Amino acid sequence: MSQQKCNQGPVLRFTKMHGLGNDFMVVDAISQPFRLRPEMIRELADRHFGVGFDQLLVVEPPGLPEVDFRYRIFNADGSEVEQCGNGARCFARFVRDQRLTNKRVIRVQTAGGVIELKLGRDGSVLVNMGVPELEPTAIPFQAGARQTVYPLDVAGQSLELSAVSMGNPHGVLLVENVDTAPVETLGPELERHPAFPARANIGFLQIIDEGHARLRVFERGSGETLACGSGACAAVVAGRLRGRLGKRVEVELRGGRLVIEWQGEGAPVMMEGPAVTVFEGQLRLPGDSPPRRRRSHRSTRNGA
Ligand SMILES: N[C@H](CCC[C@H](N)C(=O)O)C(=O)O
Repeated sequence: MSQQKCNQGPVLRFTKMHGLGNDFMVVDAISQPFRLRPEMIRELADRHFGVGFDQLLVVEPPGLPEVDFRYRIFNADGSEVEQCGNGARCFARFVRDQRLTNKRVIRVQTAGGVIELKLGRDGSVLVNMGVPELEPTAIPFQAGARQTVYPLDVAGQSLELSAVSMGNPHGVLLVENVDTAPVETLGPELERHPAFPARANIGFLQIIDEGHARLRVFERGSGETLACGSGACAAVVAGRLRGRLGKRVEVELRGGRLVIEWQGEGAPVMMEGPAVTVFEGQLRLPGDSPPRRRRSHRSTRNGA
């Protein structure tokens, strides 16, 4: 019988959380040394041999003035990415519950820009996800000029795709019924399509009426998840630009409902939804895990 690898490295404290079933391992890298290589993240993401998560969220001290924290996001495949909407809500709940801040309005620096998180008294979190980016070069998406809908040939099919960045790249397809949409086949094809040089999250959007939609998302680096916050924002932007959705949309995902509001071009996308703590845990990392020097930080200005 093979001897299980007994890790002799440092103990790592973490919290398991989810936003509508999109689940996260959350690590406070302020109060404890933390650095993981991509292969370690992949191991920890495994739902049989590791903790199991869609994304790893890391809390770090801010790197910018007027910002409370830095928020790093890693997909299950170990890739570091620019944005995670469901994760942002869990981030806000986490830093409050861990007493890393006593503020109710928190400004957070991500690789995709600065976002603002507002904790509601009912347990919901309101996130200003920033202004969507629609220029192909900034998404990035390979196209000669910006269009509301791009024709794309994939697997012998001619599709009409919207392309939006919420800090991270999204492709959005309209479908008749999300329950029968080809998420498992078309999702991976489009995630890695050459038109998306940085890969992309692929949303399958079923419009019910101008205030209601259903959505499934095949996420870059994690596969289909039960919910995707930035994907819901990108889908509402795409649907609104196509003249099919209004300013306020209730988006039903497999894991539950998000409320997305967008006033139109140049305006930020607002997302509101839940953030749930499942359990707190600790694990011992392999002995060769590189420790980092300890840092202390607490954002203490009283917020609104
Ligand atoms: N897979 C995404 C990151 C997580 C986004 C999602 N979990 C959300 O709630 O926005 C990407 O590679 O851009």
